Amino acid sequence: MDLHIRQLSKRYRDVAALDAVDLDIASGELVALLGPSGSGKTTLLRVIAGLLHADRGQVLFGETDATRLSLRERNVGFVFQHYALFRHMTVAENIAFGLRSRPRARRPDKATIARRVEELLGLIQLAELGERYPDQLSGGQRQRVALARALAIDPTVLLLDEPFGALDAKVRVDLRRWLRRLHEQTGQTTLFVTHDQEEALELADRVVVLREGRIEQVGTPDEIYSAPVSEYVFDFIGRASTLDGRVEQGRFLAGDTSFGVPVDLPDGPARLYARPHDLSLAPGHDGWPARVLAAHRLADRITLELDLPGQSRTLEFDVAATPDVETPAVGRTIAVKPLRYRVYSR
Ligand SMILES: Nc1ncnc2c1ncn2[C@@H]1O[C@H](COP(=O)(O)OP(=O)(O)OP(=O)(O)O)[C@@H](O)[C@H]1O
Repeated sequence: MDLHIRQLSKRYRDVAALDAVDLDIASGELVALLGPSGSGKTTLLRVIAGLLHADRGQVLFGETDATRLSLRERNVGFVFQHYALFRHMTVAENIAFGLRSRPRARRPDKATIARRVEELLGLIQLAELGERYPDQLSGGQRQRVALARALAIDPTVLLLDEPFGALDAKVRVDLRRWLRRLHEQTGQTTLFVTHDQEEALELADRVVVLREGRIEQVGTPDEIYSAPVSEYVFDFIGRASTLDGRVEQGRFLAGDTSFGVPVDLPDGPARLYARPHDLSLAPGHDGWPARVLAAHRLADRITLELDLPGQSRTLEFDVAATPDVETPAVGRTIAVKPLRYRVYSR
């Protein structure tokens, strides 16, 4: 089902947890809500679920205004970070719970419920474990059961609040790939809260970047990564090397070097942003002179810390650590230039 959020606002005393948020989610989309702690992700999810009332605005499920629908009528699937499965129920009973507790008129018969549970156990690749109890499962398996339980009721939307947040890094990566495949199979409209940009970029069809209760940018992972609309998004999405300078007549100037500015920026103070791996050595005179302060090796790359005249911050420059690359020695002066970059007015 498609989902529409219109001018949603929610205040807690002097904090605007949500500030006039508008968002349209197409049926079958997997959308990540991304932002630092306190940016409003959980508040937005809880308002959609009906667990929390907004001060203003609307949530529409398709054409239906959900604002006046009860929790049960919304029929959303919800998975939390610490989702407590019922400990005294088996995995199969946990998955069946939402269907078994429906009012008699809407409750499927026993055989139908059993078939649905079998089907979901297969989908979460735990077909053999239906008779186990939650404390006989790993953390990752438990979250898969929580997902099956949320899916059992054929929810209008699936809302996931940092579902893998409590798991270790390796399991998280496996589970998010698994969730992506699961989503391709079910086509279930899904909203996924995370503060992990890698998780959002790898998993989602579209990413919504939140900042203090407002949407800063909405786009595909590619758009968010390659064309961040602001310094905030650039910084949040990955590592950033920055240079202070000025824009003058379509060029960014810093020291004796200048670069073309791709968009029509007004003249004035500005900051150039580049990913450390988007810098390169610049033979000749078309780069910035930079002194190597330190070199750190990490797996397949070497990160150089560079000092540039007139800049208050050091610049990080990633060099691929291949056998033919000669690492510039600490203390040497090299010339660097950005291959890809964004410039923001200040
Ligand atoms: N019950 C509450 N009472 C007062 N303030 C609250 C309450 N719930 C949330 N807030 C405030 O609203 C803002 C948004 O909180 P929210 O939990 O939605 O952020 P979040 O992006 O989900 O953060 P996190 O990643 O830490 O969960 C924060 O400033 C938070 O302190």
